[in-house]
Amino acid sequence: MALTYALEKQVAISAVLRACSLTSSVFNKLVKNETVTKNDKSPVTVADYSAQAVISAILARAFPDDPIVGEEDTKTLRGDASAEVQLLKDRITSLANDALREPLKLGDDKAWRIGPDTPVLTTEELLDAIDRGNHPGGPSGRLWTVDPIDGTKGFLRGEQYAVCLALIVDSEVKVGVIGCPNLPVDWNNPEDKGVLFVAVKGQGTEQRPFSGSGSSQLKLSASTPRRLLESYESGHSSHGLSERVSKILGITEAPLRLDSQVKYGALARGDGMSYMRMPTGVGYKEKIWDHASGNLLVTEAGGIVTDSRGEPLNFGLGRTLGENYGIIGCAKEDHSSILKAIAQAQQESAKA
Ligand SMILES: Nc1ncnc2c1ncn2[C@@H]1O[C@H](COP(=O)(O)OS(=O)(=O)O)[C@@H](OP(=O)(O)O)[C@H]1O
Ligand SMILES: [Mg+2]
Ligand SMILES: [Mg+2]
Ligand SMILES: [Mg+2]
Repeated sequence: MALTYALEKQVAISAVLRACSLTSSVFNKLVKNETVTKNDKSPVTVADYSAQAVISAILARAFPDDPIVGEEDTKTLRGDASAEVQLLKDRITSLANDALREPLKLGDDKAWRIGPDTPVLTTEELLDAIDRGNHPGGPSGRLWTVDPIDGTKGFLRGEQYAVCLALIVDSEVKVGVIGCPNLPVDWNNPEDKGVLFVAVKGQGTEQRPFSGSGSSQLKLSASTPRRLLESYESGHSSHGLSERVSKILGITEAPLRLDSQVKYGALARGDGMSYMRMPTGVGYKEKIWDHASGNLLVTEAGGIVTDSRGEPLNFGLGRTLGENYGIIGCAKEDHSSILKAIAQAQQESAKA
């Protein structure tokens, strides 16, 4: 009998919603010295750290034996005794405890003892929770992958970002949840923001507005707006190559540029025809937490996600997707024409 992953789905939804509530509340109060630059020069904020602590603490209560592959770790925080970093740690402690103890409107998390009666966690316990995300990943068994804020640059700009959590079992994504606090439910009504996307293997993909209790099943179709969905940051995906691809495919509409895995949700609900991510240089390996949830959202909505050569994404190689080169998501009917257009665009740009 196929597993339904009902408890995993419920826990993941509750963890993502608590983390979203935290990140939204932080945004308005974020001050400059609450952002740290990591060794790879990318930013991380108190919100990223606290959200990963919250998700990890919830997973530890519900599934204590499951490993976690998370984006953040506490090297920078533990290795610096300055007063500034102490303030950061204090803020992470109060934010995470507030989020864990907050009465939650959606989801029922009494079963894993999270809510107003949760004992207050110490700074050390929360830093340890963040570091439970240090697992190396791999091909067999259960593991969760978490990106507490995907699109940190979008978060800092007040634009799109996503809280992403996925369960992977034997290299296959089984549950994917993405919370998008700044995404309008409908682009025509930009004030109604906040969307949760949920997918379970074999059970489809749903969209739930933060503002209501309704949910809608998503079905990807080839007749969506003929525009590409791509990274906002030109350093993360080649805007030049996707422009060539658009020309080859006869797409006249400008691409919709959105930070984070919001793009996968947008594709699943028909805001564009293809998620397109083409490398901007050599050497960068895509991370599993940047694609696991989104991959399932799109495939369970009836679409397909592969690399730019048509190979499936491999979530069993560790913390990265290994040799996968570029990422394409779209309706199945569009897949081969998009891959051909990419190959042609690559040839053209090699000659140029
Ligand atoms: N060089 C390079 N190439 C490709 N991808 C990279 C690169 N550098 C970073 N990243 C990852 O991009 C994640 C942000 O997602 P997107 O690129 O889809 O969104 S956007 O760039 O913010 O528009 C971002 O996720 P977060 O760090 O969680 O924000 C990174 O993991
Ligand atoms: Mg990051
Ligand atoms: Mg990310
Ligand atoms: Mg992140």
